[in-house]
Amino acid sequence: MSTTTASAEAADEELQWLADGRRIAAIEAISVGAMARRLPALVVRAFRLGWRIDRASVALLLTCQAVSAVLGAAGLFATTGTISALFGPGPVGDRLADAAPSILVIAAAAGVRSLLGITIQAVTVHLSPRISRAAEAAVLRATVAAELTAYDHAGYNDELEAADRGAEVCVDIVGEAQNLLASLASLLGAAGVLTVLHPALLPLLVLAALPRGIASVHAARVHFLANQAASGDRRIMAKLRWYIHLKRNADQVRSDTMGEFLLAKYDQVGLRLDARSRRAAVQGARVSVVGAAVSGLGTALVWAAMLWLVSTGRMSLPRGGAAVFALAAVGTSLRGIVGYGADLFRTGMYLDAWSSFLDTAGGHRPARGTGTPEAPRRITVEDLGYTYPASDRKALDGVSLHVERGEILALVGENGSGKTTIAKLLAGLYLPDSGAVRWDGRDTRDLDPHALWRQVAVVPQDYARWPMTCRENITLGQPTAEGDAAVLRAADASGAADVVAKLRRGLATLLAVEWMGGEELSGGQWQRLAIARAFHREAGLLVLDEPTAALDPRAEHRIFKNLRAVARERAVVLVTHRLTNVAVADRIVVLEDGKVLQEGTFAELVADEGGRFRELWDLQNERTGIPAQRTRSVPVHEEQRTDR
Ligand SMILES: Nc1ncnc2c1ncn2[C@@H]1O[C@H](COP(=O)(O)OP(=O)(O)OP(=O)(O)O)[C@@H](O)[C@H]1O
Repeated sequence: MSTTTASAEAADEELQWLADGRRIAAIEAISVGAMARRLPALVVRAFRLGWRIDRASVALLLTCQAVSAVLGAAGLFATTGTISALFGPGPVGDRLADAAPSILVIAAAAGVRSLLGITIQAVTVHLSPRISRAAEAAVLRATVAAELTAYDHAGYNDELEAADRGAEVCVDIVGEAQNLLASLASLLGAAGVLTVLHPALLPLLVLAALPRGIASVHAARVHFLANQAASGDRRIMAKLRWYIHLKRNADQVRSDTMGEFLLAKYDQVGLRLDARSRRAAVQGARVSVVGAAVSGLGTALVWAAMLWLVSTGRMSLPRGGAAVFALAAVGTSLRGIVGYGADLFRTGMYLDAWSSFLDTAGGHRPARGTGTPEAPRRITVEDLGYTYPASDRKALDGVSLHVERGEILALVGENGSGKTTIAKLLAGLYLPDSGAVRWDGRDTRDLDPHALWRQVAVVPQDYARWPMTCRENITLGQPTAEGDAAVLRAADASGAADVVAKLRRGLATLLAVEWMGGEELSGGQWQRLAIARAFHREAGLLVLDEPTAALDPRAEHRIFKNLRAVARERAVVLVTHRLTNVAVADRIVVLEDGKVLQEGTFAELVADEGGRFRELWDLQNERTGIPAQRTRSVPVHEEQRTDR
C-alpha cells in the first residue's frame, strides 16, 4: 500500500484541548460530602477577597446580612403571633387588636429587610467587579513572571485559561456567598420557629428535605464535571472564533473563500460539545428526579404528621397555621442553600485554579539564581542541548559557539535547523537541558532572569505591534536619560525616522488599529520600529532574527550599513536566510538539524566549494545569475567588517 493511500485511510487528527490530567483527575475525585464541607471555607474566602479590596463594604455587607437574618426570624415569630391571635377565642375586634402589634412587627421587619436587601445588592455590585479586576491583574502579574517555556507545556495553557476564568467568576463569588448566608440565616430563623411550634416538626422536615438536597448537590456535581470536561471544547471554539475574527487572517478568509469551511469546523466542535452537555443534562435530571421523588414522599409524611398532631390535639390550630408558614420558609431556605451552595462550589473550583496558578505561575515560576550580569564581554555556548517540552526530537544537540562584544555572529541554516532556538537560549529566554550558556563565565541558570533580560534586545521574527504611541513602541516604557534624542537616533539608524516623519503627531501618535483610535502602519514600517526599539535599548546583547524580511532594499541596506556601529558596544547575533546580509558578520555558524555544520568567515565559507553554505549561496544566487566568484565583492557589509 502506498504512503498516500495509507494516510488517506487514517483519520485526520482533530483539534483537542490538551488539559492538565492531574487537575481534572483531582476535580473528578471530589465527593459530594467534600463539596459540602468546603462551603464554609469558600464563604470566608469570598469575604477575604473583598476585605483586601474594600473593608468598609465587606463590613457593611456582613452587618446588613446579620440584621436581615434577625429581622427575618422576628418576622416569622410575629407571623406565629398573628396567626395565634387571629385564630384565638374572643370577638373579632379583640382578636384583630391582639394581632395588631405582631402585624406591625411583620410590616416593619419586611420594610427594613427590603431596604437592607437593596443596600446589600448595591454594595455587592460595587465590590464584585473590583475583586474581579484585582484577580485578573494578579493573573497577568503571574503570567509575566512565568518562564517562557511554560507556553510550550499543554498543561500551562490549560491552567492559565482556568485561572483566567477564576478571575472572571470572582465577580460572582461575593453575591453567591451572600445568597448562601442569607438562605442559611432564614433557615435558622424558620427552624427556630418550627421547633417552638412543635419539636418533632424540624427533624421530620430535615429528613424530608435531605434526599432532595443530596440529589441537588449530586446533580450540581454532574453538571460541574460535565462543564469541566466540555471546557476544552469551549476553549477550542473560542480560539477558532479568534482565528476567524483576526484582522491578520480576514483577507485570506475572503480571498481563499474559507468562510463556510471554517464555520463547518466550528460547528463540528460545537456538536461534540452538544453531545457532552446532553449526556450531562440527562444524567443530572435522573439524579434530581430520584431525589425529588424521595423528598416528595418525605414532605407528604411531614404534612401527614402535622395533620395528625392537629387532629389529635397535640398542636393547636393556630400553631398548625403558623407551622405552614414556617415549613414553607424552611423549604425555600433549604433549596436556596443547595442551589447557592452548588454555585459557590463551582465558583470555588475556578478560584482554586486561580489561586494555584498565582502560587506557582502554572508550575513555571522561574527557579534561577540571583546573579546580576553586566553587559556581556563574551557569551559562550558549551555543548548545548535543548528539546521543546511538547516534542520528542532535540531542537539543539551538542552546539558550541561564542560571541563577543563588538562582534557580529551570524546563524545560518535551513528552516527548522535551530537558529531561533539558539538565539532564545543565548538571550536567557530558555534554559538549556544540557550543556550551558555562559555570560562572562556565569551560567544563565545562575542569573536573575529580569536582570539578564535588561541586558538583552531582541528583534524576533514575529515582533509585537503594541497599541501605544510611536514613542512607547520604541522606548517600551523604558526611556533612557537622553529621552527623545535617543529615540530619534535609534529611529534614524533603523529607518523608522521616515515613518515617524509621516505620522500625524510624530512620536506622540498612537499606533493602533483605526477602531482603537490609532494610525496603522505597513508591515515594513512596523519592522523598522521593531528594529528601532532594539537599537534604543541599552543592552549588551542584540539578537536580530530575520530583522529585514519585510524591508525594502534601501531600508535593508541602511540597517546593515549601521549594524557595525551598533555592534561596537554590543554582542550581536544575526539570524537570516538572506546570505548577502551575513557578509556583515565576523563569523558565521551554519546549522543543520540542531547541530553545527560549519563555522567560518563569509569569505571562508563561500570559498568552501563542497560546503553547505556555498550550496545555499549558489542556490540563492542561481536566480539572480550572479556567479559565485563575483559574490565576494557584492555586499557592502563585508567591506565594513574588514574595515573595522
Ligand atoms: N515551541 C516549539 N515546540 C516544539 N517544537 C518547536 C517549537 N519551536 C520550534 N520547534 C522545533 O524546533 C526545531 C528548531 O526550530 P527553530 O525555530 O529554532 O528553527 P529555525 O532554524 O529558527 O527555523 P526557521 O528558519 O524556519 O526560522 C524545529 O524542528 C521546530 O519544529
